[in-house]
Amino acid sequence: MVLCPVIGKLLHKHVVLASASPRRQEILSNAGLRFEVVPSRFKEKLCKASFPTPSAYAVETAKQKALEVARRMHQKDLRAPDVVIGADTIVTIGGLILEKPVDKQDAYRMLSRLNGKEHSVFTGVAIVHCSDRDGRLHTEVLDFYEETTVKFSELSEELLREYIDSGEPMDKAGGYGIQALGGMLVEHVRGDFLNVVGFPLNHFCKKLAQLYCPPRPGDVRGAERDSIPAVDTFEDLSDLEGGGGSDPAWGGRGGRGGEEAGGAPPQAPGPRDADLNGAAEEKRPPFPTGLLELMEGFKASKALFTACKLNVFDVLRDQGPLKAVDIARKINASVCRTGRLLEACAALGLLHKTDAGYSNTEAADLHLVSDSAHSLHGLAVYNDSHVWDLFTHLDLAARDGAEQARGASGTKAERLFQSAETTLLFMRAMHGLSKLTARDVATAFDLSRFTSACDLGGCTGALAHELAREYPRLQVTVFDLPDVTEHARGFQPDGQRTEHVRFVPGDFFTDALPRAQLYVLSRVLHDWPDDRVHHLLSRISSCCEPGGGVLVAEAAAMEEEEAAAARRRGLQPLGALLLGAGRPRSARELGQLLQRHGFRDVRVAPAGDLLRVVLGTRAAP
Ligand SMILES: Cc1cn([C@H]2C[C@H](O)[C@@H](COP(=O)(O)OP(=O)(O)OP(=O)(O)O)O2)c(=O)[nH]c1=O
Repeated sequence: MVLCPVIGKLLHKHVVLASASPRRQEILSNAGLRFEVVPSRFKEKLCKASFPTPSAYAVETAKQKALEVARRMHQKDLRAPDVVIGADTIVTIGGLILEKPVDKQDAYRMLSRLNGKEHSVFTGVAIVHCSDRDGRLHTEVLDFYEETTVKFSELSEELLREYIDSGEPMDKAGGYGIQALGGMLVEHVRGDFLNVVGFPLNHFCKKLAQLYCPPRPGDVRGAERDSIPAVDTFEDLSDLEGGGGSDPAWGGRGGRGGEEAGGAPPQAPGPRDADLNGAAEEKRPPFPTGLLELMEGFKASKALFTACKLNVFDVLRDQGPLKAVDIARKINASVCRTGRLLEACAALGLLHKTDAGYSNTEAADLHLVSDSAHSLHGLAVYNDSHVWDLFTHLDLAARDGAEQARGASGTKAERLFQSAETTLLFMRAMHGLSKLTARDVATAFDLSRFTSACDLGGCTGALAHELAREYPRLQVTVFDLPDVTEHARGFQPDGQRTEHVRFVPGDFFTDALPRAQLYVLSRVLHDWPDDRVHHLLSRISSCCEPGGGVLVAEAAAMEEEEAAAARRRGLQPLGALLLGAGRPRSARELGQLLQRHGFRDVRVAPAGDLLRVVLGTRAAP
């Protein structure tokens, strides 16, 4: 097939497209590629905030989609395909990532945001080469992304509503399809049109050319790494394994898009790039959107914290929608400043703004009001009043150590327990976080064989109550400092099973530990250095009867951790740097610690997005 020499290199391989998108299937089959379609089951729910750029998010999602299919196919038939292609398309505007709308209202919100403005469409692509090595799947990933800029006209509300009623937006990123009715919304496009539709064919072909047709030594075209080779570059188009090169040439830098971290190091760009027609154009570095977002990120956090502190979300939950002037009156603040804060919250996706005024988004109703079941309001207020202040001394901590950085404010315990008010602030923050993760921790393993448990450092008892709810035979003791247990009463849920949870004051480093079959350490160990952790585990080990257990929950990385989670956990050492004490540990390291202290049959399980749980059983001494 002369028209698609590069695509031809894949003709004799078993290629799988890990996508249900009819657009991607059409683009690739129109280009002459033969492939099997196996839609990925990877849930597109990576934490967006943990990526430095929107493109990094799209690339990681594409990679995870492809790897999920490769693993599933290998597991099923013990034979993976030769190549799996994954892709993910997102729309970004003002730092927000828009994916497929969940309902008509969501589509309306997205399209209103895009109305009259320019936005970017990123498609991340992963080309995964698979091979079988002694029954184990081996993968090599090449990934890249492409960015296209799209400008919407000024559109009337009526038109947007009519467009949404057509049903077209629902399965498309950003809520529109440029290739169909949505084309009428678009004033202009800069970049690859097919990239918007879901697959950057041109960039893909360039990557294939790098992989399968590396330039021969002395080839003058060698410098033109980014161009698709002209048809006559290939003498033998039926060459199955790639024109003369044995190994695929991983790496290389894309045109408007680029490589993501995790690929091979980029090759040094030539002084000029050549476009497909051979005309030279000035190479401009990609716009550093992600970096700029990081530079400004602290303002976004502060806006969220401040709105929480001023109870904006509480007021709007109870009385919204409200105009800025009314909100200002209710929170006792200046109208002009409140207006700006509300604008910022709307831009961050925390509030909706309509003609009727501001109202909470679903996430704000769920997590940012102060008294909801899943409230993180306490965490926001604690971060604002304690953690924010601590992080302003990060430079001092890096240079002179944690002591200097903490200065007069004292150790963590001294600061947290200096007054009932600060203790409660801390407890509210921990309560919100624990409630968010308690169910996942309680159910990561079947703990029904235990009838007594002791949650060491169990704070408000959020996890203890979840354990008692999940395992009706279980009696749970929460063991925490007297400053904490004294205030725990105010956090107890109404109703059932509270009689199965009791609070005992004490210090787990010095006081006798309550007897229990199962000891729980949830988000405790990362606060302590190795010597303290050993001391604590040896105390637990000597109290624990053979057959008893220890359950450790931490934001610990797994071995083959997806990059997103690894990045998210990558910020933890900063906290340790400032507090000068603990450190994050991997799941494997936690398992080894338990083994060292006499626990066997150590197993690890994920607990939701954030935590890993490690369970060990006390062996007979
Ligand atoms: C912006 C835009 C997106 N889209 C589509 C491309 C993608 O199919 C979709 C974005 O969602 P994706 O999550 O990238 O893909 P998908 O869910 O359709 O398929 P899969 O996850 O199985 O790979 O939006 C258009 O068709 N036209 C457009 O103008």
